[in-house]
Amino acid sequence: MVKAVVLGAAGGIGQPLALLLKANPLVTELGLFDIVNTPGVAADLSHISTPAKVEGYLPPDDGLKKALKGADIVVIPAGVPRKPGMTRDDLFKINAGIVKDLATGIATTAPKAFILVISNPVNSTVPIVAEVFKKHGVFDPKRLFGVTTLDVVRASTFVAEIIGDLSLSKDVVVPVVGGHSGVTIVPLLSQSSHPLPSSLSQESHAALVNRIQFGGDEVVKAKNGAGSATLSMAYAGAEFAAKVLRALNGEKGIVAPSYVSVAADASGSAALTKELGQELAFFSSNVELGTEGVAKIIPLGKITEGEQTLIKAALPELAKNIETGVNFVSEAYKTEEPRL
Ligand SMILES: NC(=O)C1=CN([C@@H]2O[C@H](COP(=O)(O)OP(=O)(O)OC[C@H]3O[C@@H](n4cnc5c(N)ncnc54)[C@H](O)[C@@H]3O)[C@@H](O)[C@H]2O)C=CC1
Ligand SMILES: O=C([O-])CC(=O)C(=O)O
Repeated sequence: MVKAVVLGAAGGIGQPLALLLKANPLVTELGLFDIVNTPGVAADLSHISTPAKVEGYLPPDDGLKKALKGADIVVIPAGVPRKPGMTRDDLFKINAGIVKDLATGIATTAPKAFILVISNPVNSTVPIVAEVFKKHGVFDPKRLFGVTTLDVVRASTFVAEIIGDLSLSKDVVVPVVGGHSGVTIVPLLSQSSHPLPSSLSQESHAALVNRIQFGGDEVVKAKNGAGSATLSMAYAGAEFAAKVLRALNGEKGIVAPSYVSVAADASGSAALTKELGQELAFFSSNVELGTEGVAKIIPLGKITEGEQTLIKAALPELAKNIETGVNFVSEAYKTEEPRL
């Protein structure tokens, strides 16, 4: 029996993500929470002939707690998306508070659940969840994940496009490390399961890296004020959630990149720190998943000089983003006691 919960379930990502989770046979219960429209979304999904029992909740009458009760996995796509001209960091002002409140609900109601954070800026919202959990004395770094899968999905698609065979895109695996915004997104193209054509010029290689780093902007621009990636994000979020669910179900050797606390695996983090030349509290790297969450943080492995340069550019930005998240929670708790 597995209960999955989506917080922000009526949104552009939340609805298709809830649909894909409803279609996942490993999910037996699906809790949907949002500040609007969840009863309708839940009624609609509940007619689909798959095992999950679906319930929708709104804030009145402890809706958040009811949605979270008994949760094994909680996915968070709640919050505002970008409009053209905005960076992901511009979302912090609104989304930090939303994520903090939802994290408080999880810490008090389902502290053992795996938490998958989609809300931007991921580089900062994941540290926010960690800090809230620490304040409540329930933080387990193995169970907290920033969802960076869309960067991986984009890298697979764009590499397959360059190879000239989109049918390969499902099989192309490119580790994407660092974080989830602009220069912090570092694709390790040299480790692609399908090598790039040797005829690819340096300019085209650089353009590919840039497209993976700024793929989100492409969608924001095309949507022209109507938001950011929702459908590809729902696909990516469901892919990552499916891997977490398979690992929870006992399947071994499942690996996926994710933005995690380095405290999740001491030896993996020591290796990472050595590779990066700097200690960071959170970093996205390939992670092996197990029944308890992060089983192992896998070191970066052999990378090129160009990739080293990209990582160097990512580190200061990441460090700043992490600090912003941590500071937000400590400031908030100066004026409020954790609700235990
Ligand atoms: N990690 C990633 O790769 C990606 C992250 N995102 C981020 O995901 C977030 C959501 O994006 P969209 O679904 O497009 O936005 P949206 O505006 O369509 O949906 C957000 C939903 O969150 C709900 N919400 C707001 N406050 C809430 C609260 N306190 N509790 C529960 N629900 C609440 C809203 O009512 C709305 O239904 C944004 O922050 C966006 O930047 C988007 C794409 C990719
Ligand atoms: O670009 C955005 O704001 C949404 C996002 O994170 C992405 O599409 O990667």
